[in-house]
Amino acid sequence: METLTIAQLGNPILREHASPLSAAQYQELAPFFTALQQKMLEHNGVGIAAPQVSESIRAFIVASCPNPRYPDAPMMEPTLMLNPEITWASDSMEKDWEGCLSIPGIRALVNRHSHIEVRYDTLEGKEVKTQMEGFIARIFQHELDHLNGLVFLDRAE
Ligand SMILES: O=C(CSC(=O)[C@H](Cc1ccccc1)CC(F)(F)F)c1ccccc1
Ligand SMILES: [Zn+2]
Repeated sequence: METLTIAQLGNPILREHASPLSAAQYQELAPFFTALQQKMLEHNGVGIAAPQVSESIRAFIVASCPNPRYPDAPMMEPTLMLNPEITWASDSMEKDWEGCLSIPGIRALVNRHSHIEVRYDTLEGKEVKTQMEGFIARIFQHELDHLNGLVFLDRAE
């Protein structure tokens, strides 16, 4: 596996609708997902989506952690989410600052649903259904946009 590079805004791969994964692919992609998480940690990201390293598949990692920009962000284990979906979203929205590893040096205020219910598969093929709110919900929505060819600037207020 050659080292992954992060696609920058302007790269057409960031504008593609990523393809769903078959459960048969989950285990064989394990080495790629390890490299994806490593790349995110290298760049101090709180999330990363496969299309950002030019793999147009429906997978991302959410890894909220307290950081200088979000000191009160919840601490969570980096979580790989396969074929993720939002199954319910609150009418209430919240605005907050976002950044993106594919758009370095730019921050923008983005409106996101305050609460969401989501489903995704784990690497072992187990389906997870859970609720998210606040910063974690924000990261999930930011990463899901990447799977649908959107970037946070498309939603900047
Ligand atoms: O600028 C960064 C890194 S950008 C980042 O982590 C993106 C995730 C993200 C940051 C802030 C809000 C929502 C999502 C990762 C991306 F681009 F791959 F999706 C940042 C880190 C912590 C909090 C806020 C910003
Ligand atoms: Zn991003």
